[in-house]
Amino acid sequence: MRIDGTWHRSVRVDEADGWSVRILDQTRLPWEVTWLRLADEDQVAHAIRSMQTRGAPLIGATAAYGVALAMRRDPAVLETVCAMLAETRPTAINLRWAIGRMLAALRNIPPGQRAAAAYAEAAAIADDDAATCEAIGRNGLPLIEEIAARKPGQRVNLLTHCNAGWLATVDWGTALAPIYMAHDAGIPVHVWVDETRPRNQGAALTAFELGAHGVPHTVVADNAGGHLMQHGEVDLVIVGTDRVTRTGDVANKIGTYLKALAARDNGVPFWVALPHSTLDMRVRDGVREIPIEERGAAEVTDLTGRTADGRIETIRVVAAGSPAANPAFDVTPARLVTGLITERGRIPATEAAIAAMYPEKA
Ligand SMILES: CSC[C@H]1O[C@H](OP(=O)(O)O)[C@H](O)[C@@H]1O
Repeated sequence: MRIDGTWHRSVRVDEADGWSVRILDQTRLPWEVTWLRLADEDQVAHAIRSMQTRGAPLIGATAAYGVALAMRRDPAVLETVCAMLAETRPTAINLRWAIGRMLAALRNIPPGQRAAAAYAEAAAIADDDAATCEAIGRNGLPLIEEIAARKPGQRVNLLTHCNAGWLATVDWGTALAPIYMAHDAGIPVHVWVDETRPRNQGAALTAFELGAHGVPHTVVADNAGGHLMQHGEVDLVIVGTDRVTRTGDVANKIGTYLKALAARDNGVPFWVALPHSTLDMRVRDGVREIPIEERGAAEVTDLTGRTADGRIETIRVVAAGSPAANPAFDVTPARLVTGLITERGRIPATEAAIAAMYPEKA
């Protein structure tokens, strides 16, 4: 996506040396655009754990390049490095999907050929994600066009939660891809951006992305979405996801389930955008089976921001001595999901529709 008019991917091989990996440090956004240079698999693992790089498809692609960095150093460590990277975050299935693809591509070839093959497979994963997300944009666009046709001359109001844009993928994004395409096609869109406590991916990342692309948006507190829906201010909710089960249950950033409940109560369509790499056909009951990442209490008790004189500071916003819990995801049952926007088309969130759309996975 564009930053200051220049098109960027969110992970790439450093063109200067041809082997290290460049990522945006998303913990410094929106205040600083800082590109990090990762030189080994441990730096990749840290970047994923610390959320310097985050977003289900993007952590998969970045982990794939982590395997390539390891193969360049020592092709004998394939199984070990894949196991280590797979454990960096538990909920997004894309991480295991990408590592599984790397293992399949590398385990049966001679160690001396693994580095080149690893970089090729990681690049193929990144290219696949970019193309997949662009297709998701094309398949989600008609949802926005249909609303625009019903309200000529008025803006289409969407709501999204967390960041499922370009910064969560290699390019385009999932939930934001149809919005970018609608904006670029001249459809008047406006996005209510959930701040998305505690990591503020909405306020910091989605707002940054939409602003950089010139898409009108308004940041709101997480708890404002239901009120906006009650007052007819939301025509459509589109969110991303970290894992969708074979029955259509959706794991996504904490708070998504509450938005789905408010959408259902107010008759607002609630769509989930996902690439094929986010499907987990091994799981039927998302609430019971999907592992929910528990992150540190400090993400809830502390807040990082920029002071009036430009310093980036972290302060405590919770009473001293009070403990905090930090489940990072929740699961929205398929019954609350209007439909799934995939690279192959739009489908209802049902087992039959998913199996028909992805027969090779069924
Ligand atoms: C394109 S799906 C992105 C998905 O990943 C995010 O999680 P995190 O920021 O913790 O990596 C969030 O759940 C988004 O919806």
